[in-house]
Amino acid sequence: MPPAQVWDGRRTRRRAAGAGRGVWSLAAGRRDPVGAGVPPRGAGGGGARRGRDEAERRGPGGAGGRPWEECFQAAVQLALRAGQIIRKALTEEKRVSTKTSAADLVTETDHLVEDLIISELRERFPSHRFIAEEAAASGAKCVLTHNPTWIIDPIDGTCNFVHRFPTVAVSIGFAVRQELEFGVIYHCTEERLYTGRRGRGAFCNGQRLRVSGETDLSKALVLTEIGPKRDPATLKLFLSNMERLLHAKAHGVRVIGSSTLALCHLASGAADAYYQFGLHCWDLAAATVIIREAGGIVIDTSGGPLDLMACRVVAASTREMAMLIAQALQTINYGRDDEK
Ligand SMILES: O=P([O-])([O-])O[C@@H]1[C@H](O)[C@H](O)[C@@H](O)[C@H](O)[C@H]1O
Ligand SMILES: [Mg+2]
Ligand SMILES: [Mg+2]
Repeated sequence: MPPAQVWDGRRTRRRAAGAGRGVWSLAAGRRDPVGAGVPPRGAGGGGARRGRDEAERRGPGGAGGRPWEECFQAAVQLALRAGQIIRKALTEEKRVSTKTSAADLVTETDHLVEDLIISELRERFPSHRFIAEEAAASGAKCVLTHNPTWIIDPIDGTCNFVHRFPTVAVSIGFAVRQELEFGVIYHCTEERLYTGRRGRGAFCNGQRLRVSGETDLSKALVLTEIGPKRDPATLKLFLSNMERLLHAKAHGVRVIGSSTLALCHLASGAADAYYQFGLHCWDLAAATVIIREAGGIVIDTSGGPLDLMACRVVAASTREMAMLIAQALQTINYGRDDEK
């Protein structure tokens, strides 16, 4: 890995980034954003900690017999708190460093938010494990065991965040016995909270999500992301994959700069498919539950079952669409998260 360079980007642009324009109010005392009895913002600090040992004792049965209820509520609270920090920081100056490539960026806010989420969760659920983007970048191993494991992307869309492009999210997934239980993704500037719980549906700000159901690639809007590698061979494959889908007469191929939010668009029926090489388990974990609970399919680019650690995915509104896309793609090798 090249040494991290520091770009003390003193940006002069002062363009408003859309913060605060969402229809969803986060002011104190507002309605429950997921229709799941979420306490008001501010209750997640000391108040959240009160239940920590109790939650451990309750185990998977959770409050009211809902599996992992305490964990889900904690994830929602933390995503909202993190989103508020990110929304404020979006228009401020940032210290930007690079990671695996010149296009793979990280800021002090990525670290701040990741540390906040992990420290709160660790205090509340001391036996749980964590896989998180910036910890992995510092050398922590990404191993998914049978233990309850949180899979965290503190800012998804860091490149957007650096440029004040207002498409950024917090993503928190949770797996037990290597099975994804729930996912929480918060679109920080539009204040949209996406949630999915295994067997309990997927929602955005309390509205049920459903995929489009489209099966025909020639009627599809397809989303993808570029991934961090920019060497000529990788770029050639990336562009050639896009070309293949356009030759197959897809209506369009879009890149929005946040894999988690692109996957949420698929879950909400605003797009019909998504594929990518080079995304990570923290980009995919929460979104996978949301898409599956919205009726969609998430598989490996080979057409086989999803491998969360394989850094590649095809997701679609139907299996037919997923297979058509998988068959069209050439593989770009990014290695595995659990082998780095
Ligand atoms: O680094 P990050 O902004 O959290 O996540 C990245 C973004 O989702 C980007 O759009 C995608 O191309 C990368 O593959 C992701 O890793
Ligand atoms: Mg990130
Ligand atoms: Mg990400």
